[in-house]
Amino acid sequence: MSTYALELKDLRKNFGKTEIIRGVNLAVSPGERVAVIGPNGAGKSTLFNLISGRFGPTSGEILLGGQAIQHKTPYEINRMGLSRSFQITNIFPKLSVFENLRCAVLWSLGYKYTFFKFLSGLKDANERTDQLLEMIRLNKKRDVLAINLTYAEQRALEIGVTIAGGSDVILLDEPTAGMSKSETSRFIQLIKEVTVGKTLLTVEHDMGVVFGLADKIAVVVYGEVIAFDTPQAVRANAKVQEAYLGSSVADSQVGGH
Ligand SMILES: Nc1ncnc2c1ncn2[C@@H]1O[C@H](COP(=O)(O)OP(=O)(O)OP(=O)(O)O)[C@@H](O)[C@H]1O
Repeated sequence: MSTYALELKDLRKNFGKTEIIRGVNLAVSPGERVAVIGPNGAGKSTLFNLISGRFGPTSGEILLGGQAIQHKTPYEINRMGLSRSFQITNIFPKLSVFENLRCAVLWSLGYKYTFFKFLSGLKDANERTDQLLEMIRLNKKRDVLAINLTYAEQRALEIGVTIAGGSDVILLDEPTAGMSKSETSRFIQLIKEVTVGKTLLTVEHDMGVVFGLADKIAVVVYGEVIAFDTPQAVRANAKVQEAYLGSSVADSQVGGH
């Protein structure tokens, strides 16, 4: 049994004749928060699409808690304990905050198909939904339609929907994109709180978020992970400086949030 929450072994992905992911190896321990960074077009989203099962790899292995998932569907991978949120908000605009979360809870509890099971499980689901509302600090917006939330609140709801199923491994795609500076620092705190004990991977461009959130940084350049280390070590890594970070990291604050 692997000790890693998520492991990528010589992972490769071609689109046509072009190799986009070129032999990625990565081993993420349970409870680690990892920021995946790199220049535009480096392959970060493709990596997320491979891990979450949206694309199948050309070759290589992806292990979730030691189990191979590289040939599984996104649904199966989700059921095995990996949940992903997207850059594009995936909430139901015409449902209330509570209803959005409860849908996600019911789905995760498997009440999708049996009406009677559904009824008996509703009390549990309501309680779990109320806990989630508190966690994402939207309890005062319980009955507000999702469409009427602020942008930052919608992103918080999206995180709530992503963690509702109790997955151990959470993938977030640019969770603070489009937020103001103050919203961003509040949001980093929220992400930290709701992912305690979970393994988190996030694709991120904002270096403030990276250094505020990550235990480790994976630097992807041209389809390869050229460094996987603590923020301090990555910051000091000459290869990373040369290939990508340059002054953007020198200017950013370590643990600045
Ligand atoms: N479905 C696809 N078909 C063909 N090429 C693709 C596909 N998806 C991504 N690519 C190509 O793969 C490369 C990596 O793209 P990807 O979106 O993974 O990069 P990224 O690091 O996430 O970039 P960004 O930071 O700009 O979001 C790009 O050259 C892109 O054009």
